[in-house]
Amino acid sequence: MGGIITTHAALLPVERTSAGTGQHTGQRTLVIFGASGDLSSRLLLPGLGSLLAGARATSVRIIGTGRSQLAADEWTDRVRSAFESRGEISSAAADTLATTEYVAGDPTEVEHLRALLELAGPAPVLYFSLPPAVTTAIVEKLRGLELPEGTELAFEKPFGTDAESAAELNQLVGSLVPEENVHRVDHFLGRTAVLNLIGLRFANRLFEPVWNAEHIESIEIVYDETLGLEGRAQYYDNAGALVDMIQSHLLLVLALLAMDAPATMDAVEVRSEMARALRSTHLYRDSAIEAGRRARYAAGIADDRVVPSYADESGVDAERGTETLAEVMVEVDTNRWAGVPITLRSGKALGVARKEIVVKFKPLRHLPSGLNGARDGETLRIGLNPGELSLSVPALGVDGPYTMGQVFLDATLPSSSVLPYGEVLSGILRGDPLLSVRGDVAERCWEIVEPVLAAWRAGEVPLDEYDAGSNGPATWK
Ligand SMILES: O=C1O[C@H](COP(=O)(O)O)[C@@H](O)[C@H](O)[C@H]1O
Repeated sequence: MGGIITTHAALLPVERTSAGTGQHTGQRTLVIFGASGDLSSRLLLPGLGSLLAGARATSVRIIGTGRSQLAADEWTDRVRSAFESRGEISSAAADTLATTEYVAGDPTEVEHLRALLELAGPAPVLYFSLPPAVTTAIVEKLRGLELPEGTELAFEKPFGTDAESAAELNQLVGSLVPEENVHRVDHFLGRTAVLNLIGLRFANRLFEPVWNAEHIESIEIVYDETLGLEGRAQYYDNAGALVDMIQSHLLLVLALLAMDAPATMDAVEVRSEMARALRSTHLYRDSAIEAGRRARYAAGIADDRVVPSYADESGVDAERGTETLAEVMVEVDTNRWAGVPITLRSGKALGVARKEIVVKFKPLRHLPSGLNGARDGETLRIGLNPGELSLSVPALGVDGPYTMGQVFLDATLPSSSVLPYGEVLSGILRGDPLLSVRGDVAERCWEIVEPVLAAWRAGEVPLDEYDAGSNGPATWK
């Protein structure tokens, strides 16, 4: 039954024809702060490599900067191997490699920043691949300098460490460049499956009319990983699953799922609708204690790997009580959604990599009597990675001519050779903020989860335990 639900790649922002599809077409200089860090080599540079390898390649010059002393060829080798992880080096990638340079220095020193800006030339993109405190310190220093016209600022998550610090950083950043030149990066917005929510919902006769509380019983947005800590204790032990995944990525997925139709695909319109949906989002029954639960993995085997208990992972402060699995239930208090429980869940070292949105439709009010068998109702599963759709619908004849059962209508979403980071970078380099998180949204995402964080920090919700490789605590249903 594959192919019954048709989706198409024309939703990717580059295909948009409306206003706002990017002002910059010439070469751009990307200055990466924190260039020698793990994030840059693991995600940012491979993402850029995937962009440069494809039909939408643009001309990019990269200047890496950081405190580490890297020799020029050491840096170029790093960039090359990140690009090579995407296959052969394309001619656009080769051009980038030929011009890339690395400038070691203290990014909080004004003189270093001045030299970088001079080297970068007109309309640079300054990309902060650094923890929030260092980013803030650099941005403060940038205030003392004149930024070239058209400077774009890009920030890795987390943007701030709570709503207050995010608001302060927003103010600071707003004193440097206009909001449309600010890119708060969230690579989930660059996922084909996430972008395609717009197509699935608003360009689809089957789903558009039923996408509301009248027809939908519940929604789950799940991103369960089999991966454990992966040596990221320094960051993760401070963040935990709630901040790492729900506060940022999953709330943005929710925004696209719950928003009303934007008038156009212009960044202003799409981001306003996302913001409106999140402004109406709050914890289910407004109870921080009831709306969330948390757990931490104990030793086990996940994905055929022996995983030590989280508390024993190197770099972890066991006393801190960081959760590695978080679940939060919210409600979007609008005419469209009021009363529908929406569960956001993500965790590490789980038995199954379950990465999907599950939309459960309400049963019909009436069925002809005489129809036998189980009737589970319709459930739509939207895979986030890989992008697969499955609609389970009741059908007759499963166990006899008048007996009901479930059949599945399956489809595979188009996939893009451009990695999610590459997709987001593509927008940043073009100067299109469509896939960037707007300032008020970054603050709002913190506001939504903060009561839960506070309740957890105060020990008002138990920290449950699950074996690595299981599907979560045995007591969780
Ligand atoms: O930002 C993050 O995302 C990844 C999950 O995204 P993926 O694209 O790598 O699957 C998550 O593992 C990581 O902890 C988080 O910081």
